[in-house]
Amino acid sequence: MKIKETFAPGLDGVIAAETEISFLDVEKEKIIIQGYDLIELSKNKDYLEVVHLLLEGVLPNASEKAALKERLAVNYELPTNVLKVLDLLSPEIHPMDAMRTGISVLAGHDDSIDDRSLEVNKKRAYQLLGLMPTLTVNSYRILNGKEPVAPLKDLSYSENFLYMITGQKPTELETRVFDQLLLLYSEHEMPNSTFTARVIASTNSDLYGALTGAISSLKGNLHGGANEAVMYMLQEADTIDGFEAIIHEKLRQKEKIMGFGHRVYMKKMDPRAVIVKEALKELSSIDGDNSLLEKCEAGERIMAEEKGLYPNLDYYAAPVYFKLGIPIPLYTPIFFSARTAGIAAHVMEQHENNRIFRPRVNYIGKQYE
Ligand SMILES: CC(=O)SCCNC(=O)CCNC(=O)[C@H](O)C(C)(C)COP(=O)(O)OP(=O)(O)OC[C@H]1O[C@@H](n2cnc3c(N)ncnc32)[C@H](O)[C@@H]1OP(=O)(O)O
Ligand SMILES: O=C([O-])CC(=O)C(=O)O
Repeated sequence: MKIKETFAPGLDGVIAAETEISFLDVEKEKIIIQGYDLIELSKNKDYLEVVHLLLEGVLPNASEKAALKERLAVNYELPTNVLKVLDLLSPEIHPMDAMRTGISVLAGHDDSIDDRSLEVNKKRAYQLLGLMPTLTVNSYRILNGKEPVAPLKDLSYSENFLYMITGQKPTELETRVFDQLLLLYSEHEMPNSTFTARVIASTNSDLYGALTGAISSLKGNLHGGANEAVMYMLQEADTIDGFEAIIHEKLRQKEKIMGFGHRVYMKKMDPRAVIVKEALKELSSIDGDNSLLEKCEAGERIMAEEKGLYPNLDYYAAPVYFKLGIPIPLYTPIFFSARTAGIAAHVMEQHENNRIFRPRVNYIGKQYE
C-alpha cells in the first residue's frame, strides 16, 4: 500500500533537518561549518578551534582557546569503573564496541542525566571530548592485554592523543598532520551516524545514548569503518602491479572498493581527501618511502577510468594514519573521537528544536481479509 509515491531508498536527497551547524555546498566545493569552509579552516586553524566553533558557534580568541584546552584536559582521566568494565570485555571485539560500552558506563557517572538543557548538554559534550582520546586509546590497549596509558596534560590535545597511541612524543609535523585529520573528521553535515544520533536525541534521549547509536553506525565499512578496510586492502599487495590487479579483480567481482564514492560528492573527489593526500605526499617525502602513495594513486587512476569514482576522506586518511605509526584498529575510533564534536553539536541542536523522527513506509507485504 502506497501512502505517497515519493520513496527515496537510503533517504537519498531527503532533507532531514534544518541546521545552523554545517552544509556540504557541492557546487561551490565547500564544506560549510558555522559559516566557515572546513577546508580553509584546515589550513590555518586547529582541531580545538573547530571544536569551539561547533559547540559555541564562533571561533575562539586566544584566551578562549587556552581555556578550552584546560577545560578538556581536566577531563582526560577515565573513571576507574570504565577501566574495570573494559577489562571484562572479550578481547575479540573491536575497539569501537569497547568504546560504545565505555560511553554507556560514563552515562552512569552523570548525576544530571535527565537534564537536556543547552548548558548541561554543552558541559557534557566538553567532558566527553576531554575523555575521548583516553577512552579511544585505552579501549584498544585493554583489549590487547596492555596497561592503560596515562594522558600527559601539558601536551596539546592532539599531541597528547598521538603520544598515548604511539608511546612517543610526536614531532611537530606528526602533530600537525594528526590534528588536521581530527579537524577534517570533526563534522560533515548529515552522515548516517549524525542522523542516527539526531533520531535518538529526538525521543528526548540523552547524549550518551545518541553517541552509542552513532558509534555503532560509524563502525560500518560503508561509513567510518572504511578507513581500516582501505589499509587492509593496501596491505594485500606488495607491489603497485599487485595492487592494481586486486582492484581490477574486486571490480570484476562487483565488490565495492573501500575509500571510493560518496552519497553527496558522488562523481567528485571529497575535498578533504585532496588535503590529506597532500599530507601523505609530505610524510612520504620526509621518510623517503613513496610506496603507499604510489599504490593509492594507482587505485585512484583505475577507479576514475573504470567507474568514474573518486576518493573520499577515508582513502587517504588510512595511509596517513599508517605513516604516523597508528595501529589499524584505531583508525575508525579516532574518526569517531574527532566526530564527537560534530555529533554533540547536532544532538544539542535537536534537543533545542525538537520534533520526534517518525517516518512512514510503503507496505509491500501480504494483506489477509
Ligand atoms: C568518511 C566516510 O564515511 S565516507 C564513506 C566511506 N565508505 C566507503 O568508502 C565505502 C565504499 N563506498 C560506498 O559503498 C558508497 O560509495 C557509499 C556508501 C559511500 C555511498 O553509497 P550510495 O550513495 O548509496 O551509492 P551506491 O552504493 O548506490 O553506489 C552508486 C553506484 O556506484 C557504485 N559504487 C559506489 N561506490 C563504489 C565503490 N566504492 N566501489 C565500486 N563501486 C561503487 C555502486 O556499485 C553503484 O553502481 P550501480 O549503479 O551500477 O549499482
Ligand atoms: O558524509 C557522509 O555520508 C560520510 C562522511 O564523509 C563523513 O561522515 O565524514
